[in-house]
Amino acid sequence: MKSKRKSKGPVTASKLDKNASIDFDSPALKKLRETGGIKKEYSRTSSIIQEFHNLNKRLAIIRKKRQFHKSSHQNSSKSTAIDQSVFSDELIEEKEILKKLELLGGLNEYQKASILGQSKLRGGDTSRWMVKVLLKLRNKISTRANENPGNKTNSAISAPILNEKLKLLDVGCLDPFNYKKEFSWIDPVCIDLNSQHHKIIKMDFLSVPISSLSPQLPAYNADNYNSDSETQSPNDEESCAGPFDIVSLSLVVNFEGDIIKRGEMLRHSKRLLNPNGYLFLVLPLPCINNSRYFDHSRLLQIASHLNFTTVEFHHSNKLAYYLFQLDSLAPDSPTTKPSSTNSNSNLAFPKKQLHNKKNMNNFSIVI
Ligand SMILES: C[S@@+](CC[C@H](N)C(=O)[O-])C[C@H]1O[C@@H](n2cnc3c(N)ncnc32)[C@H](O)[C@@H]1O
Repeated sequence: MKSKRKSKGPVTASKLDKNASIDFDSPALKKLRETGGIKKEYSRTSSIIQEFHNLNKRLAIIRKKRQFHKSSHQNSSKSTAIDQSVFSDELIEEKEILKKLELLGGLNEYQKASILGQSKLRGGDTSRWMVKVLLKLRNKISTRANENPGNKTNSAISAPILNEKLKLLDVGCLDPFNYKKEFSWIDPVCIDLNSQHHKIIKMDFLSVPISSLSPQLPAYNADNYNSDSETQSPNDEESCAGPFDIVSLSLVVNFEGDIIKRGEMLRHSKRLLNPNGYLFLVLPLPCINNSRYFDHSRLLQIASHLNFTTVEFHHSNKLAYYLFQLDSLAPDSPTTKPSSTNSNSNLAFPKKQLHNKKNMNNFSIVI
């Protein structure tokens, strides 16, 4: 008689323990990443991600409003009953959003959904596109350098790409082995607000110092609901300091709900890069092709304002990939200060309506 084996069922994100950190070597996760889970889980993971982004965005807006009201209240001598009720409404809304985020499983559950999103069936990990472009670039530049050995302009522009090892800052890293196949020529430093592996440093990108000698920089400190700087050791900070040859912001800028901080992320990438270094930026495609306030040319204008030129871009069905190179010889554009208020007036690229079609989203980056 045949023994009946109990089916273990498909491996899905819901079977992963909500609070446990991820074991990257586990057969379950391996299978999950190779197969992409089962179809019905697709809609579940994308709705977790979508809901998480919406709540995060709302949280950033409400916190900004509270900060604004707090500072204008401090500057005025009187506080009216209306002020008080606005304060308490905003406080209640902030608490409600935090509760909803908690019910959703917090950043941990979001990250697990994102790991599913990296699976091969769903287009794979975005680093593959960048590696392909870098290899192409390396070949092209080394051929050019061999043909014109005395050309100084060529060698200045190509400097980082011909380095034996490229130091890469992988921001929002969910898997420290993304570049495993390239470890001989890419040396990744991995960070995330919520580390899922001991090789990923728990750190806010905006706090990454320009060099190990620079004082703790940040123009902004993340006040994201789950940031917890107590678990960070000084060694972590030292190993995570600029300059870098590449900064990777793959699906990280859209995670940030505050449009000014999004711009600050691009500006901070520039500060952290070696001369002629690279910025790898990935955004969900709807940020580029379905937003009232943002599009491909706006992104290129912002990049150019920061002295980035476009090496290559690619729009897949779901994602928009960009590899920018810092033009270290270009004169700096007039700087604009990041504003802590909602004011658009001191920005070079403020929030401005560019398109107006039904069902568009409101994604934007301001600088
Ligand atoms: C959608 S996941 C992106 C994962 C991966 N980079 C990819 O391309 O699939 C976004 C990640 O960015 C992280 N993140 C967002 N803002 C960050 C910041 N300021 N500093 C460090 N990590 C950040 C989040 O914690 C989250 O794990």
